[in-house]
Amino acid sequence: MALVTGFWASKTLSTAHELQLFTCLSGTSGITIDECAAQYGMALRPAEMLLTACAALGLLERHGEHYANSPLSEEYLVRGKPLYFGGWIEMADRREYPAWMHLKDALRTNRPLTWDPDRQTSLFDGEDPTLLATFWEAMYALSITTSWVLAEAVDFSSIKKLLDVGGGGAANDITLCNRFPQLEATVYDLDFVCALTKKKIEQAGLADRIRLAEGDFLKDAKLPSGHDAILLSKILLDWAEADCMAIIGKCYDALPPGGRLIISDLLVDDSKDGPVDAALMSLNMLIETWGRNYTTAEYAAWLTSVGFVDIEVIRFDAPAANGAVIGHKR
Ligand SMILES: C[S@@+](CC[C@H](N)C(=O)[O-])C[C@H]1O[C@@H](n2cnc3c(N)ncnc32)[C@H](O)[C@@H]1O
Repeated sequence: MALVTGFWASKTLSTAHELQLFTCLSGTSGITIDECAAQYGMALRPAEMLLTACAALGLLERHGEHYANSPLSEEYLVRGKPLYFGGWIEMADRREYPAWMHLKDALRTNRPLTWDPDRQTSLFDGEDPTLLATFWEAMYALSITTSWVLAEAVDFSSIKKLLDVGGGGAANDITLCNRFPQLEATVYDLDFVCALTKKKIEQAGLADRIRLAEGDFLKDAKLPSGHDAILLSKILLDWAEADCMAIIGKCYDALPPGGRLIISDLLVDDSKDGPVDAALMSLNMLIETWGRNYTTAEYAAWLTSVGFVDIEVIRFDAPAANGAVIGHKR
């Protein structure tokens, strides 16, 4: 039943989020069914059903006649809070959900559904600005929680200069620089992404330690040099194998001897029968990209083929990554 009707829960969450229910309830003692109906212009029947469903899902808690935010909602679903997850909820609901209605087409055509490969070079090419902002917010939301886990699991204490290739909203860099005082980072991303990210870095008060480098890792012959480690967080799943190999090769060339490449992603098991989050993200990559979620064995083979040695695999558990594959340059 949960497999068949999973969308009931996800649509309840995304609709309550779209109504800004959790942001409105933040810091209050809650809302009654009558107040909810009045606030959103609903009849009492749907107001009661919505609040009941949110409470059943652990998104609200009932205290007497009032429904208040649960600790989960208060932490992740209130706009403006540090771990706000709403960007990903919006993207999953507005962009992924409609496309998944046509999953069968993607399976048959082996082509992305959310953009037009005949007109665009990738999902990052020529998107409308609203969708781009949604995508960027979604990546930040997914990565800010994941970055805390990454910072615990992987030892960044000896790294002085990190190049974050496709660094997006700089979520990883903000967390890592806050955690490791010796660290400076460069976010390398497309020009219009860097423009959005500049504000995030300034808001975090880290403009003196996180710089931006505009570039295109497919078109640029070289990546910026002068860094002792490179991070590829949620990057390679977007690309087909030949592009992944080219990106990994450019990372190798940009690193000095002793440098490290850290690939952080939702890794598929080498046995290719799980885990569920990586396997389903991989299908999401079918509708969004030419990529897929790769296995540790695939990454290890690609890293070795360009010259990396002493390949390490570190496992962890986070929304956007379940492990890191690390290669060392001799
Ligand atoms: C899935 S997001 C991951 C963002 C970030 N690394 C993180 O973990 O949150 C992929 C990122 O790759 C960037 N990107 C896509 N194509 C690129 C290209 N050709 N050159 C540089 N960056 C690119 C996107 O703009 C986006 O920020």
